[in-house]
Amino acid sequence: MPLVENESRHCKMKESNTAITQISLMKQKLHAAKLALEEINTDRNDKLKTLIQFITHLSLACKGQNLELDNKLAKLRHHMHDFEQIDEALPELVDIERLLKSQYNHTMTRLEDSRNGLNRVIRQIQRINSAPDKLKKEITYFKQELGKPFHTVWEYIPKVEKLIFFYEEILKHEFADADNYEILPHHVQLAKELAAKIAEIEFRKDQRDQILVIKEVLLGDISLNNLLESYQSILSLLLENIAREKTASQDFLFALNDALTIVRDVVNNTHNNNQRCEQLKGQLNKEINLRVNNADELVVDAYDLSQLKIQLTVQLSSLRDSLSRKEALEQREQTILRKSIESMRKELNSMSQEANSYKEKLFEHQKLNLLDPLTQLANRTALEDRMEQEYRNHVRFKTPLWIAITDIDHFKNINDNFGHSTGDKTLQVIAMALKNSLRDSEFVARYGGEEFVLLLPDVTDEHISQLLNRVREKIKNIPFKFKNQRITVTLSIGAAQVMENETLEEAFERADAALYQAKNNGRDRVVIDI
Ligand SMILES: Nc1nc2c(ncn2[C@@H]2O[C@H](COP(=O)(O)OP(=O)(O)OP(=O)(O)O)[C@@H](O)[C@H]2O)c(=O)[nH]1
Repeated sequence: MPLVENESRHCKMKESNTAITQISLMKQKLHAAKLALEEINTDRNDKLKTLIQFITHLSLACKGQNLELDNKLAKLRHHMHDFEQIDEALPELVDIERLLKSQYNHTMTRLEDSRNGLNRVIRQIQRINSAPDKLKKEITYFKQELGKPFHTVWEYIPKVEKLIFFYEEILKHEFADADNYEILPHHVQLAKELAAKIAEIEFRKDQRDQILVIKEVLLGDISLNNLLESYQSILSLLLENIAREKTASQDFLFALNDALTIVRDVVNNTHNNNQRCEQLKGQLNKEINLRVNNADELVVDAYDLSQLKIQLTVQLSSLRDSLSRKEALEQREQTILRKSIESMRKELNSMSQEANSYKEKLFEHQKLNLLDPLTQLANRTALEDRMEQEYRNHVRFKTPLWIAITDIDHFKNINDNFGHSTGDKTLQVIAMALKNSLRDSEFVARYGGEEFVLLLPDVTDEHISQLLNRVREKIKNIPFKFKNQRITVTLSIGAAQVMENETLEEAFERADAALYQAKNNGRDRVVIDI
């Protein structure tokens, strides 16, 4: 074989070997690339799966908030299953992003609204005064926290839970204290008024201790239950008294009725007896007349004296008989009459005793109705009667008439510092002193609380100031001692004289205005409206 040919063959072989090596290298590279591609695909599929899972969870978490967002997320989930369609999902992703943004804004607005709502509720809860103090503090703290805005729904939910807790606590407290309602200032006022009212009512001796207890309860730390119970007890006592009064008057009327029935029966019997007696007496009278006539005739027609004697004896004996029967009848009649009168007298006596005791009772009642039970001075009703009477005298006899109204100064301080019962005793002492400082023709009444009214007839203009200042000084000089403390109690007095053609009410108003002036000018003084 020629050398050139051989060389060429050798060359070709070398080329072919190189080519084979290159092909094999390429094959290896291709295989490696294929493996790498497969790895990338697996990795991508894994990530896509995770992404789809994420989107699935995200769409579930957002579900129900916004329908459009729900649909879009569902569509996206569907598209994501197919890698080839992922590009198609891009516009949807943009859309979803827009929706998510607007949903965020919407959520924030809603959260703000809800926060305002919670604030409104908490303000209402704060108005519940009966909540325990500890809870009230917690509520105040919670309200401060509500001042900060929410960033997520998760901040909102615990707040709602807390609010529900507050409600639960308040309800628990309310129900636990169902029997112990809160006492308000007007309840305390009502209790005081009730205590003052029962002081004006006269109760029976056996009821007084109970009334004292009720009064103390009413003037102490009252609860609503105590107040209601006191009302109920007072009402029962009053009803009991009314029922008693009713029974007493009924008993009296029944007794009166019985007595009248007996008297009527006696009168009827006496009348019937009288009629019968009258008849009998009439018969006897006739008989007697007949006997006398017979005797007359016998005397006229008599021839034989001895015969006449016999016959006259007979006539006289029957005449005597008739007369004694008549006498017996009259005696019987008189006995019956005496008996009737006696039994009638007894009945009338017992009836008059009954009436007297009833009259006394009535009088007592009348007296009680006109007396102030605490001070034993005349009360307002008695004052009105007396005012009318004095006014009539004043108009008729043209005598001067003064009305003075006096009020104890700062009396509330005595009650507040030394207790209500000390206040009561002070009123009693002052009432007595007022009464003792007046003449019999003058009159003082307790007008109400710590106010007294004086009616002063026949006092001249020159003397009125002297008289009233004497009364004022007298009270001022009473050596009151409370809790070992010397206390001076003073009076303010306003007075007015009833003028010509003036009504009592007008004069009263002027006296009241004068009292007001005395108070305003510093108290412990007399002001006379001239
Ligand atoms: N203890 C007692 N206090 C009474 C009675 N009636 C009224 N009071 C009290 O009298 C007080 C009257 O008080 P105020 O009207 O404020 O007058 P004040 O304290 O006297 O003061 P001035 O009249 O302005 O000087 C009140 O505290 C009443 O509760 C009563 O029968 N007994």
